[in-house]
Amino acid sequence: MATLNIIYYTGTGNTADMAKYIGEGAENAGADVKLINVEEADESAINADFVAFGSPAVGAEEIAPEMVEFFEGIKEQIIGKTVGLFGSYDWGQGGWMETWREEMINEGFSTVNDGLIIHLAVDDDEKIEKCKEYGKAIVG
Ligand SMILES: Cc1cc2nc3c(=O)[nH]c(=O)nc-3n(C[C@H](O)[C@H](O)[C@H](O)COP(=O)(O)O)c2cc1C
Repeated sequence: MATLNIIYYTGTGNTADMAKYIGEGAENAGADVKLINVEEADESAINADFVAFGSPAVGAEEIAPEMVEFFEGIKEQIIGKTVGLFGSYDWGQGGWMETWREEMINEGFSTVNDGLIIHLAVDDDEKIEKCKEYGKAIVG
């Protein structure tokens, strides 16, 4: 069975909810999924067939520093992998995700589609479905 580890940072729970539904979508597609809060993650968090990283927009269109720090510690071990990227935002237009994706590509990674961004909470069926579809795409 394919394995997917979803490593995320969340301040108020929105990106954590995205992780949960992305995980459900991947599970429905047959994968074995682990959800890992980056604040509790160690290097073993990347030991899976597929890896996805989640961070909300923070600062001024930035990735959470907790995620940046974790990623710096493990990136050499997964270089070249295709990874999922996702996160929640509020008043911006997704600039942090564009920057994140570009940085990942410059580092030698590919991303699943363009990453997935959701405005604030995952609070309707359309947003839930987008997350599930993204989970399926990550392990597809
Ligand atoms: C300190 C801080 C900085 C933020 N900066 C941005 C930003 O630059 N652009 C944006 O669209 N939203 C920004 N937001 C809004 C969050 O991205 C949004 O509330 C998101 O849903 C939080 O996700 P979480 O519940 O996973 O922490 C910011 C929120 C906080 C608390």
